[in-house]
Amino acid sequence: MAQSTWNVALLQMDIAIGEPERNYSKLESLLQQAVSEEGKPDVIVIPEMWNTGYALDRIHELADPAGERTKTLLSAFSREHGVNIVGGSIAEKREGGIYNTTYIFDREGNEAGSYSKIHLFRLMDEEKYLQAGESVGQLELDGVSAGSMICYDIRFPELSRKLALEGVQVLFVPAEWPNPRLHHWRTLLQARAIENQMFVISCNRVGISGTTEFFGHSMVIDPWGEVLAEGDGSEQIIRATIDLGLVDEVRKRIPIFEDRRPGLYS
Ligand SMILES: O=C(O)CCC(=O)C(=O)O
Repeated sequence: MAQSTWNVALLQMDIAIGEPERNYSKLESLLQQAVSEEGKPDVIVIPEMWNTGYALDRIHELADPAGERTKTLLSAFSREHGVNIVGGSIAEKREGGIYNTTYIFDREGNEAGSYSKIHLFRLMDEEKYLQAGESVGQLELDGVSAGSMICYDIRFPELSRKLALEGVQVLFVPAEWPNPRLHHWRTLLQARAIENQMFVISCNRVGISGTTEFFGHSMVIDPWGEVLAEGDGSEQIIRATIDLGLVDEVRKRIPIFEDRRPGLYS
C-alpha cells in the first residue's frame, strides 16, 4: 500500500562553484543533520548542480563520470538510514557529453529513477556546455507516483501536465534559481501545484556565485496551492509533513481531469 504521509526535508544549501570536494563534504554533513534532528524524514531533497555549481567553463574536468561518486554516496546513505533521496542534480559526464542529472534512491538504496534536464537555460549558457535529456522523469517512491523536473522546467506547463495525466501526485523540483526572479519562482511553483492538483516540492540553493545571487525560498506546496513550508535566504533544512490523501480529495472537489477538453486544445 502507498504511504499516506511523508515527512520531507529540503537541504537548502550553499554551493561552492567549481569545488566538488567542498560540496560533497557539505552535503554529507547536511544529510547527517537531516536524519539526526527533529525526527526522521521519509524523503530528502537536494538542490540542482550541487556537485559543481555553474562552473561551466571547467565542467568537463569537474563533472562526475557516469554519476558514480554521487550514486555510491546517495545509495549508501539512503540504505543506511531507510530514507528516500531525490538527489538534486549533478553535472554528470557521459560519452555524449555533460548532463544535468537527478538520481533518485529509495529506502533500500536502489536507484528508483533518474532524470536529465530537458530544457536547458540559455540565460546561464547551459545549452553551450550541456546536453539536454530526452525523456521525462517519472518514478515510484513508497508506492507513490512522483515526477522529477529541474529548475527552468517549471516554465513549461505542458511537462507537469503530462506527468499529472500519467498519474503523478508529487512533483520534485531541484533548482538553482537566482535573483531577481523570486516572483516568477513562487508563482510558477504554486501554479503547477494548483493546475495539476499535486504536491510540488522544490529545493533551491542559497549563496552567491560570481555576480549571481541565489535566494533559497525552497517550497512545499499542497495540491490546493497552500504553501506548507518555505525557506528564507539562508542555508537551512526546511521540513514539512504532507498528507498524500489530499491529492485525491482536491481532484474530487474540482474534477479538472474529467472536465478537460483536449480535443479542442491539445
Ligand atoms: O527560469 C529561470 O528564471 C531560472 C532557471 C534557472 O536558473 C535554471 O534552470 O538553472
